[in-house]
Amino acid sequence: MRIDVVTIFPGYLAPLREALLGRAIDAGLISVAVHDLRTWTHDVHQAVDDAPYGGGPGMVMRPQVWGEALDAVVGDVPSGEAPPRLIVPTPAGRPFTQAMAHEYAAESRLVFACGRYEGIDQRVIDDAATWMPVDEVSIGDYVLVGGEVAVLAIVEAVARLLPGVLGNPASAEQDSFSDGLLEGPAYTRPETWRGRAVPDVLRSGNHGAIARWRRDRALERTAARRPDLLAALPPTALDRADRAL
Ligand SMILES: COC(=O)c1ccnc(N)c1
Repeated sequence: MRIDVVTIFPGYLAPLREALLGRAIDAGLISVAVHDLRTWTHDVHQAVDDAPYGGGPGMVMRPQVWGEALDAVVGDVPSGEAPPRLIVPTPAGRPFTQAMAHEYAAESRLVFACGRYEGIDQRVIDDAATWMPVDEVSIGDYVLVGGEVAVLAIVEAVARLLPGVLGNPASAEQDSFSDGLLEGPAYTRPETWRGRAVPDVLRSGNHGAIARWRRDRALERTAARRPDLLAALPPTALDRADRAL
């Protein structure tokens, strides 16, 4: 997968080259190119924003600069080849979910536009949508200063799903949300720590009982913390034992 990120703070994306993602880049599983938006300014101040029409606080990112940047970064899409998906992180976006991470993991190319200030002139998104799929995506109900942190989160959630990136592919298959539920509690050695023992069932070797216990804890945690996820489960997702909980 090829990933391009356009930002006025390229240094913010440095963590993409660390640890697991860094190894995936070194292994050629993903390529990441970070582009400084100011490359496409033509004034001495390298201005990327201006006052909002209609007044109001803050500044809006200028369409000319973004238009030239996306034209250059996306480039000419060869005929017959699918254009990349443009992802614009914004608090006003569609909530990012594990299902979307799987969708994005199937793409061959993603381009991220990092907005700052009060956002990017809407015409940039409207223009881009005439020649590539554009998703405005939120990583939660809170406001950041820029889209860069959201790009780090989205890229990590997507890249870990790519074949070969995780050491053990089973990890991704047993993710929270993979079965519509939150993952339950996890334990490792020692058996007792500060007077707290690991649940006996996990040391029993009874794999059926262990699977049941884990499912029950996941259902309990989901009911307590995310009843919306439980309500969204298809009726067939809960078996008789689940309902008995
Ligand atoms: C500037 O971008 C944001 O503030 C942002 C982006 C994505 N998700 C959010 N919740 C906020």
